Amino acid sequence: MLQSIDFTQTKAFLTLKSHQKTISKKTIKELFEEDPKRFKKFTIRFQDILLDYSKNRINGRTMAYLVKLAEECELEDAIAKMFAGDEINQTEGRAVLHTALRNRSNTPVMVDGKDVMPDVNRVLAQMESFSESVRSGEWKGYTGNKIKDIVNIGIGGSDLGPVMVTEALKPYAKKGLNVHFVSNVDGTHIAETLKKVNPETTLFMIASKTFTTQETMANAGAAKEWFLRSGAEEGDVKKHFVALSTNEKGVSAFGIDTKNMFEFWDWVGGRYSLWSAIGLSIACSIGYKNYVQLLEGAHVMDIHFKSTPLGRNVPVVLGLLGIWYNNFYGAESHAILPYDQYMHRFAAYFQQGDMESNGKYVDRSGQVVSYQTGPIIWGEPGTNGQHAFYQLIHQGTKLIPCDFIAPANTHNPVGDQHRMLLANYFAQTEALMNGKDEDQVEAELKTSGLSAEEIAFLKPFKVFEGNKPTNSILMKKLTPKVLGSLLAMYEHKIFVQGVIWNIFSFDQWGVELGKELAKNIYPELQDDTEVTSHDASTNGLINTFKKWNK
Ligand SMILES: O=P(O)(O)OC[C@H]1O[C@](O)(CO)[C@@H](O)[C@@H]1O
Repeated sequence: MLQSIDFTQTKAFLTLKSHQKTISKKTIKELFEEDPKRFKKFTIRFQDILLDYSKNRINGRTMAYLVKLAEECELEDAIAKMFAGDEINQTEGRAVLHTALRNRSNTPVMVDGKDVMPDVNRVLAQMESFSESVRSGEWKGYTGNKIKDIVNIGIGGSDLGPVMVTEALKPYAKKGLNVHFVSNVDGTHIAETLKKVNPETTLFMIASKTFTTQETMANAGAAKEWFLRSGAEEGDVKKHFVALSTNEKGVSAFGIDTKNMFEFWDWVGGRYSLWSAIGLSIACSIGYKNYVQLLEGAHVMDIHFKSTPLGRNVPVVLGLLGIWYNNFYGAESHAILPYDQYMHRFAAYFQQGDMESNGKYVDRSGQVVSYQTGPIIWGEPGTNGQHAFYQLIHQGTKLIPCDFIAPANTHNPVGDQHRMLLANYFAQTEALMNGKDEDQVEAELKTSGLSAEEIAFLKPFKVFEGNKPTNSILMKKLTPKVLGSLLAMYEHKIFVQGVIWNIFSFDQWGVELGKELAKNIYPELQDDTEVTSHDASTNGLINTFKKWNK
C-alpha cells in the first residue's frame, strides 16, 4: 500500500511556491548567462542516452526543493514497493510488475508468496520458439505455406505498444514478414487489412488481456469468419490463430487451441504490456534476440530508477520537471517530439501510457483533488510538427513544455538529410529558449528596405518571447536496447508523477462508463423502434441514425 500524502500540504510545496515567484523573474537565457556550468549541472548521461534538462526554468535550488518534495511524498518507498510486488494498484487489488517481465537478472519477484520469474521465463521461451518457427518458415499454414503476414488484433495497450515498437524498430524487421495491426471496431479497419493478406499465409494474433474487449472480439470474429470462408476448416484455425491473453477460458471458447495461447498475468497493466506475451508480434518481426535487447534496455533503466539518488535519477528528474510546470506554472499539456520518423507512433503510445494512468481526479484516500493531475500528452515527429503546430508553441498563449528526442545516427543516411534534421532539432530548443526581442527584430527589419511605418507595424508579430522550457533527449542510435530504456524511462516518469499527485496510476475506471452505455445502446440499434429512454440529444441522434441507416 502507498501512503496517502497531499503534496500541496508538504513543506517543500510551500517552499517551491515562493521559490517560483523568485525564479520566474529570470528567463532561462539569463540563467544560462549567470552560470557557465549549467549544461554540465543539468545533464545526465545514461548509457547511450543523454538527457539535457538545462533549458528549463530551474536552478540548483529548484531541483533541490523538487527532490525534497519527492522525499516528503515518500517516493523512494513507493518505488521499492512497486518493484517488490506490493499491491500498489489498490482499487483493483493487484501488484504492478511489468518490471518483472524484463527482469533479466532473474532474481525472484514474489507475488502472494510465489516467485513469478519461472512463469515469466516459461512464456519467454514459448515466444522464442514460436517466433523462430514463424520467421524460419517452419510454422506452416493449412496449405503447407509459410507465414508471410501477421495481423495483430487488439486495442489500447494490446495494440499501441506493438504498433509503436514494430514501427520504431523497422530497420530490424524480417523482410517478407509483414506485420499489420487492427484495433478499431469500425469494420473498415479489418476489411482494409484483409484485402492485403492471403488466408493461407496469414497468422492472426488475438491480443487481449481480458479477452472480452468488444472491439477485439468483433474483429477477431470477423477474421475467423473470413478465414473459414476461404475454404479452411475449423481444424485449421490452430495453424492461423494464436491468443495473447490472461483469460484461458475465453480463449478456448473462441476456438483457439490453448496450446497456442501465450499467457500473461493480472499484475501486468494493459498499457504496460508490450513486455509480456503482447509483444509476440514484435518478437516475430524483429526476432527474439532483438526483443530481448528491448527488455534488456528497459531492465537497465529499471535498475537505474530503483538505485540512483533522486536528484540524478532520469525518470525522477523528468517527473519532477513535469510537476514543476503542471502545478506551479499551470501548464496543461506536454509535447513529445521525436526527430525520428521511425518513432512516429511514440507520442500516441504515451498518450495512453500517461493519460490513462494519471488522468484521475480522486486521490488515494478517495478525496477529490484540489490541484491539477496528468497533463494532455501529444506530439508528432519533427520536422512535420514544425510545419503544423510549432507556431502555437513559439508564439501562442499557452505554456507547453516539450521533450525533443533525436538519434545521433540514422538508419537511413540519405544525402545530408540527417544533419538537416538534427540542425532543426537543435535550432528549435534554442529558438524556444532565446526567442527574439524587439531590438533584434527592428535591426533585421531595417536591413529589408521597409519604411519606418511598415517596420513599426510588423515588429510585434515578429517578436518571440522565448523562455519556453524543453528537455533534449539525445541517443546514439535508435536500437532495440536504447528504445527499451527510453520506454522504461517514460513509464517510470508517469509513476513518479502519480505518486506525487497521490493518485492510483494503474487502474482506468474512466474508460468503463462509455463502454457500459455503448453496450446498452447497441441492442436499441437493432430495429426501427423510436427510442425515448435517453436525454433529448441522445434520443434525437439515435432516431436520426435509425432513419438514415437503411
Ligand atoms: O487487452 P484488453 O483486455 O482487450 O484491453 C484493451 C485496453 O482496454 C483498456 O482496458 C481500456 O481502454 C486498456 O487499459 C487496455 O489496454
